[in-house]
Amino acid sequence: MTTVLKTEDLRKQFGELTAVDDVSIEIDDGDITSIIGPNGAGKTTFYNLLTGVLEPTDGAIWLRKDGELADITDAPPHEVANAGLSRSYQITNVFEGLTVRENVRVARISHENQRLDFRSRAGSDEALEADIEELLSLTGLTGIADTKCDTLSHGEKRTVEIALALAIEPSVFLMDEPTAGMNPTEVTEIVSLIQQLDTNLDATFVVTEHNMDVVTDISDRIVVLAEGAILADGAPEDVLTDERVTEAYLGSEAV
Ligand SMILES: Nc1ncnc2c1ncn2[C@@H]1O[C@H](COP(=O)(O)OP(=O)(O)OP(=O)(O)O)[C@@H](O)[C@H]1O
Repeated sequence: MTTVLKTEDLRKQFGELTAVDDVSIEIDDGDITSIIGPNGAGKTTFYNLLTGVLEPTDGAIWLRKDGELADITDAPPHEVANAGLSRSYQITNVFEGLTVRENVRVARISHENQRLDFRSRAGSDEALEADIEELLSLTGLTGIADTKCDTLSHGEKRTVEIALALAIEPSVFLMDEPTAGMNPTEVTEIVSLIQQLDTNLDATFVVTEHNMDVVTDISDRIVVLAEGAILADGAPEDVLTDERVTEAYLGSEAV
């Protein structure tokens, strides 16, 4: 297996509090890895470190780029995104006044401009439109491509957000609570979408999620954080039956 994302002794202190406690992890190419843990375990802080939103107190982060692991420890968020690490947020961040296709177009053009090779692309307009249509199709949004986002359901908006995150052609896609706020039908649809994307895209997925049925359905591997440190790491059937994991969740509404 090829490692696409790696952390070594990654640590974040907020004053006396250690939110992420020397986390060393290697994420394998093509896997869906779920990072779970009780409330306050450090999942969001870990994501914020990976994406350059927060600076680590100590430790290092590498991302595979052009066949090599590149050090992205001190890279700001836009450089991390350009290097191929994309993130979809818990809170929807689509442009409400634009249609679904227009939102995807903005994200795609912004990515092309960041890569600074937009004008040099042969037949760029056609290539751009083809890329947009492919993204819409991959995420099942073609049928509502001309719908303005302010009229979409919560689940549809979350799917648009996934399309926007995919517009940067990520090698690693971090999904932050993809089912948060969804009804059961929407949850089933998003699980099916994640599984299809995993099959159809050459990307690696890292997912934080509180819904354990979803975690069980999608994960190749589960990493459990508790008090900022890795408590368990392995195949879903092993991790979810691990007594230490059950104990860590006792009193938490997550399990
Ligand atoms: N900016 C901050 N300043 C101080 N403490 C913080 C800050 N951000 C997070 N923390 C603390 O760090 C710890 C880890 O928080 P974090 O949000 O990463 O956990 P989490 O696993 O994402 O929780 P949840 O599942 O509830 O979202 C918590 O004790 C939290 O209060």
